[in-house]
Amino acid sequence: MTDPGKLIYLPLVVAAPAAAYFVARFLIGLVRYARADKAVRPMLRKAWGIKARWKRDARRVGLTQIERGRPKWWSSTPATTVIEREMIPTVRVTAQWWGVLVDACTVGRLGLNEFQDAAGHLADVWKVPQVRVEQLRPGVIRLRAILRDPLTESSQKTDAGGRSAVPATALAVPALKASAPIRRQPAPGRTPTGPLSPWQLPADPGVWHAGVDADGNAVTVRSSGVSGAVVAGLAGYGKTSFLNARLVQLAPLPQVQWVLIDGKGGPDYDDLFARAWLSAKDEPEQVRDHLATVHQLMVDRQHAIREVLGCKNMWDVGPSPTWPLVLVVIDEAHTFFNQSKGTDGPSKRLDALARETTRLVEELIRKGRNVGIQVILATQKATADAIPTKIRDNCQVAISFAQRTSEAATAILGSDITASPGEHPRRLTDPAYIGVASMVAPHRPGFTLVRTTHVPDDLADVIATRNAHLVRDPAQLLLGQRMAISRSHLVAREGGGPIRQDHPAAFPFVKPFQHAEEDSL
Ligand SMILES: Nc1ncnc2c1ncn2[C@@H]1O[C@H](COP(=O)(O)OP(=O)(O)OP(=O)(O)O)[C@@H](O)[C@H]1O
Repeated sequence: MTDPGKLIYLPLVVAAPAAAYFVARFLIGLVRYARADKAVRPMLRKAWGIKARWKRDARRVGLTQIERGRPKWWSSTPATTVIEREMIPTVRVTAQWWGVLVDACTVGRLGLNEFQDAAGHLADVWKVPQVRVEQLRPGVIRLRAILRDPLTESSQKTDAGGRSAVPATALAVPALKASAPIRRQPAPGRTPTGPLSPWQLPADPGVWHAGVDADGNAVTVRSSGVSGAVVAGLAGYGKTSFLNARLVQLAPLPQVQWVLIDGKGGPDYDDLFARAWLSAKDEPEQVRDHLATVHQLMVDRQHAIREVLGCKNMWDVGPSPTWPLVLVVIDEAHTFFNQSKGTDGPSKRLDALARETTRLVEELIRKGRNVGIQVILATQKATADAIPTKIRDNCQVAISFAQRTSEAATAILGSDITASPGEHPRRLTDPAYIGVASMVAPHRPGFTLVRTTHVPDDLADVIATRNAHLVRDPAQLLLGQRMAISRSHLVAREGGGPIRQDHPAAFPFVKPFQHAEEDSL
């Protein structure tokens, strides 16, 4: 028989492990706090406060749901009684160097929209400047109580003296793994120096390294199978730097050729032109001529693709030095689509050029995808008066830096952006957000804010100039390939090669180019 006197110790035996657990947690917390940097301690205190008061706060901002049901089978309440149960999303709270991360499980009808509606109230309750909400994955909503926005930390690559650092490896394609972590959270108290720069990432024409998100994770934009991209944003918010980052990454690749058109007409692109197959400033006639050349290349490639690549889509095999991706970048693109509708001679001539340019760009975007032609349009405003909708709406990729109006943001990102106030480009007008863009990124729900990498002009210029020897004329490359194929067919026929049938249908049909005919004469 158990000694009844010992039973009084039973609650103690049960409670002791629980008490030990809580004491251990408390002590671990204290040690963490003591060891944390001064700048991180307020975040830890804030995180503890949010965790401790979550249930009360959730009720106050309306993040609860009442469920009606029957009592549990062990309850003494009559089974016929309808009882109400309050459901509150469970949360996981962690302190970050920039604020507090709260991952909340969705409950019933409490999902992304309800958390977004409550974001302003939560910011007031938690006494933080901003609460950003996003859907992390189905069933989990991520809230960021931001005290110091990581997206406002500039990513400019500078040396200790503040000058832009051009590493010796700038011209090499480094052997970093695609999965290499980009910028993780910096050591507490240290200023983040930004993500890995474009020249430090594995270069791949099919992937566009855009920058890093608020957590420091790399964000990419689809480039494979894309024929059109629009980059819009107010003047001075980072469009050109963003394009520089892309060009810098592609410059050392012989499987990419550039066509650079600078509608600004200034010196911005002067040195980049060295690496370009075709280049032009704000001269409408020259721009039209270059686009006509690219258009002709597109038509020729359409005719030749099966014969040369053995497939209907270049992206199935990827770009190569002999069939390079032709990247057409048109900065300040609206310059070339604008029609004055004047009645005098010069205005009519310019309007005719604008119509022709519009038609060529529209066709390149609509038909250039499978033959490896990609057009990137940069513009301050992507509304229909600046970029014709038949061009803009056919672009598969849209990226927006700061915008002053909702109309401009909707024009570039579509009406869905109104449902994402946290990622709305109108929020990015603060100068701290220069270089931050809103975009739809692959495998991420909704819109993502990305701090793009700042590539100073001088760095882009150096890399472009040093890779100038890689410039080739894709039309000539195509011609060479077709002639080589024609020759091999001829040899096979005459020399009794693999094609030895008398019926003409047995020989593959090769439509000679104009130049090929001239050559053989
Ligand atoms: N990612 C970035 N991080 C920090 N600063 C940046 C970033 N991108 C650009 N900047 C700063 O913003 C300035 C303007 O950038 P940029 O010339 O790319 O703007 P833009 O949008 O192309 O302007 P415009 O339409 O007038 O050509 C740069 O000189 C640079 O100082």
